[in-house]
Amino acid sequence: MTLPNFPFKAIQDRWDLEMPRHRRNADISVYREFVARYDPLLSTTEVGKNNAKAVYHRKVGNFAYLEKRFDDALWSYNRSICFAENLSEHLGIGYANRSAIYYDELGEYEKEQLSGKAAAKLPKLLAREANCKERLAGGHSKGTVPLPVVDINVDVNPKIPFMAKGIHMKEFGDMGRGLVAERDFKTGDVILDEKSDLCSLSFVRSFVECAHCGSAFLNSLIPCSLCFAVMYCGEKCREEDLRITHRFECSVVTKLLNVASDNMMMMPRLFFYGLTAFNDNIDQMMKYCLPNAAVGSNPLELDFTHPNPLDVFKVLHQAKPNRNNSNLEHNLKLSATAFYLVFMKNPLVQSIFRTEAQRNFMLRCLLIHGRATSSLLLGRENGDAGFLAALPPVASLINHSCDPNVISVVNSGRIKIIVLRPIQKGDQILTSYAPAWWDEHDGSTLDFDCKCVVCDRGPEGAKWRNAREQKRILSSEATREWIGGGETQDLIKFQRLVQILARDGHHPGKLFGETVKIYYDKLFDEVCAENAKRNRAKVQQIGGN
Ligand SMILES: C[S@@+](CC[C@H](N)C(=O)[O-])C[C@H]1O[C@@H](n2cnc3c(N)ncnc32)[C@H](O)[C@@H]1O
Repeated sequence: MTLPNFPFKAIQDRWDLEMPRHRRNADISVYREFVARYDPLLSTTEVGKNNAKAVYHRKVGNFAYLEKRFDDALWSYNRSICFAENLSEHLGIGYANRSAIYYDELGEYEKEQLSGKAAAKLPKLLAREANCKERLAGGHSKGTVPLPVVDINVDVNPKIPFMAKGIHMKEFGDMGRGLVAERDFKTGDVILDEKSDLCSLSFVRSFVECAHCGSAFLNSLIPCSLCFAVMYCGEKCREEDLRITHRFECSVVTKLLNVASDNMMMMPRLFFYGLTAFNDNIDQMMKYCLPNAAVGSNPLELDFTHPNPLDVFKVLHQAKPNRNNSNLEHNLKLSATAFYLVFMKNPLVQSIFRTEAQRNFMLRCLLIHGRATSSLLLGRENGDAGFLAALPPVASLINHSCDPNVISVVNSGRIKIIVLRPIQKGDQILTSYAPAWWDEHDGSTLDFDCKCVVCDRGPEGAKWRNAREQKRILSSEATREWIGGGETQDLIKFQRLVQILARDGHHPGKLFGETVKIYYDKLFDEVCAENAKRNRAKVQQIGGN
């Protein structure tokens, strides 16, 4: 289902064929000259709304529907809705087919209402909408009230209302900036619940989540009215995204899909987020950005009770990634150049970046933002399911450890941080970006050299491994019996178990690892369920009145 990134891949291959290895150290202007020679590869003709394509995707959806593959059917109906020309009957039919799945098959009455409202009020849909209201009134909703069990449950910082009081930022040598606890926290404490201003989706996920806020809407989305590639959870997100970043993307979206490899789209998204925050005043943006790039910043100094996009942009722009990965740097230079050349085909971008100095600035700033976003973004690749990346200024300060003391759940554009094992005053708050030690992980999936205690080859690491060997090992049967076979639905029970195990010295032993694995999965499901209810409530607000 992914759109292949052939042109970008072809440019990467040509670089490898034509350029000697040491040219990877060249300035980005050399990259610009090189990639510009292959400009025809970047100049794919834009694909617009097209009813024939809408019909094709609807048929694919109908086929999946008959086979009861409802998620696949919804995905294809959404592609059909995106391709359908404005005000055409195909738009209405796409919504009608989608709403049938919600009403007849999934019992998602709030979501049917939004589809019904967005459709061209076909008589069939009017009747279905009335039935939905009746079903909702009769108590058939799947739920719109988030579960309180994973809500923030400690005192909050008055200036950062989504973060616990008693957390500060500190420099941690090789790891760079990180968060440190200034008080004790216990297992199950929810210490951060941050919504990201900036999200970026892979093409596959564009028909599942809102391109602006990242909400997972189980496909209850409305399309961009101009292009075929993005959808939104409602009019507000559609307008905001167009105002902030999508106005730069919309007319070159086909070309962008051809060059946006992995989660690189966050690079231009941050750049244009900044340009909008500077009211498109390129001279002011240049004056600020050039001397302040990667000088270091502390997002905890911002007042998030009145968040200001310009301040948010500045702390992200100033972030100082501390990585030394030459392969990544090479790909960032190629990506920044390809993005630059594609965006320069957009008349709006041309009208803002008129002089050579301004265009040069854009190219270099894209690279700066590529370095920052590739280090800071949360929510990594998820195989065939694509990915949603978020850039929350506070949560992205949390460093990695293969022996984490918190769990991060990134879902629906929100990041929750929940304490996994007791944290004491002075401890660094550490999450795991990759599978942790209990998954027999060797750190190889990380794109930096991990400096955590598990990966440490010196005395600290040896002490940690020794402690692990010393723990009492229980047979799997005994473990399963102890934790109730892993079938219990009680999240609180797992929190208590994990806390007791850590307190009684079972961490980092096998029993602790096995319990934590189940706790982690359970917690993840609970947070997703909570977000689904929140999203359903939002749909009800938009579509049900
Ligand atoms: C999400 S950011 C965390 C904040 C970052 N330390 C900063 O100063 O902006 C992730 C980056 O932090 C660094 N980092 C995080 N955990 C690390 C670890 N265990 N060992 C080495 N570097 C780490 C890496 O450079 C990584 O790309």
